[in-house]
Amino acid sequence: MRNSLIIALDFPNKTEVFHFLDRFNGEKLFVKVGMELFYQEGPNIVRELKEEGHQVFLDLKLHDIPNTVKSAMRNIAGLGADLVNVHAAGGIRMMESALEGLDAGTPAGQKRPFAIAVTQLTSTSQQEMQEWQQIKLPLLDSVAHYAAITKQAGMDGVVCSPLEAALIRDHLGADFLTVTPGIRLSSDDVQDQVRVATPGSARESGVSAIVVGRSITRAQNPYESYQLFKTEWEGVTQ
Ligand SMILES: O=c1ccn([C@@H]2O[C@H](COP(=O)(O)O)[C@@H](O)[C@H]2O)c(=O)[nH]1
Repeated sequence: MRNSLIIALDFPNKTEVFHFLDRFNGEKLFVKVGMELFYQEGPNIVRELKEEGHQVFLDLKLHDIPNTVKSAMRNIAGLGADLVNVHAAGGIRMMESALEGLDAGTPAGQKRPFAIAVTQLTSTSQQEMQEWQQIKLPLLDSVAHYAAITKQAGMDGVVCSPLEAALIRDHLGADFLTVTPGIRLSSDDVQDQVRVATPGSARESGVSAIVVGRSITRAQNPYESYQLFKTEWEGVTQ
């Protein structure tokens, strides 16, 4: 889990996913299944990726009443994902229920997936957060608040931007996971992301794992792009 580079498989269907993965010469990866792929292919896509030997982050960002999230997590736990998530904005009771569902649904002898919570989406700016969510705090304080309640609920860590990871580590400890999307090489287009950083800067901030999507999946040569990200993330000097 730690020091992982997670590739976001934001593709419309599994045909495109497996065509993409064919370029990786059989390398076992850490991949992310998000809403686009999951809503097309259903739970079997997680099982298939696991059967191929990949680690899977199932990024469904659950946010509902505690009982519904608990029941959903009970079902999710059986899929074999390594990492799952909810929105911290659902609150402490919802996150505690998510963990209860995961514990109840994890098959005997298996380890329950790591469970993390989204603080503020990396596509959100401070101005948008203040206007649209009516949160009058600085964005950093809002992220710190959501991270604190996530830890209080007993979860394993958060999704945040790399810009907030050092603060969270300082306040909540190095064992608390910081999984960070919003990762771009300095030459990349940021697209709809707002709070971004390079893989090297994420590493220096002590991030636990980075998530990279379009910069790899939409690259002319995805494997080459993956290697570029990996080299910078791992701090390998040429
Ligand atoms: O705050 C968040 C939470 C999740 N994501 C997801 O990560 C990837 C990022 O993809 P890029 O193409 O590298 O921007 C994507 O699947 C998002 O759904 C996020 O970006 N920010």
